[in-house]
Amino acid sequence: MLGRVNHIAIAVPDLAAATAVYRDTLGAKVSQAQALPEHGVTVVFVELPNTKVELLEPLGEASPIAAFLAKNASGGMHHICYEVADIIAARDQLAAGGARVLGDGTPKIGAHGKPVLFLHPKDFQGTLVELEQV
Ligand SMILES: CC[C@H](C(=O)O)C(=O)SCCNC(=O)CCNC(=O)[C@H](O)C(C)(C)COP(=O)(O)OP(=O)(O)OC[C@H]1O[C@@H](n2cnc3c(N)ncnc32)[C@H](O)[C@@H]1OP(=O)(O)O
Ligand SMILES: [Co+2]
Repeated sequence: MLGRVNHIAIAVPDLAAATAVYRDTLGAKVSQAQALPEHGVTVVFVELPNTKVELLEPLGEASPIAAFLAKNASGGMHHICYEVADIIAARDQLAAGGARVLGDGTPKIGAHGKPVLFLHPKDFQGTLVELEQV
């Protein structure tokens, strides 16, 4: 089912500060900030040779990462995104096996313009899993 790791996401309280650390302290190539109001976040991608880091800042009152940052004021590892060839087949297989697919199970379009779904962290070793169809 799983392909490459598409990105590893870090939730941050201050996206500009986090971007500066990756760009200036770590010398990494960073993208422009991308507001994703439908996802309640603003993101910056850190481009790496073998994957990406997605820096996430809450956007709007109902951001799904607000509670996470309330518990982790400095920020922290938020989710890992795996690539899949067929997100509907993956969803149906996982749901049939008892895994909780978040939301109503309908894939949304993510930051890369591809369909994404999220799986409940409690079903995957305390780790929020995102699937992205590539
Ligand atoms: C798609 C655009 C972009 C992209 O890559 O293209 C993105 O990745 S956007 C990323 C932001 N969007 C999401 O994260 C959507 C999916 N997330 C959710 O629906 C929520 O964050 C959810 C349900 C995972 C957690 O929501 P919330 O924190 O409000 O609920 P609880 O406090 O009840 O948490 C339940 C339970 O899970 C633990 N938890 C929460 N978040 C995480 C996490 N990121 N990693 C691990 N565990 C997490 C939380 O501590 C609670 O555990 P408990 O032991 O019961 O306290
Ligand atoms: Co993501």
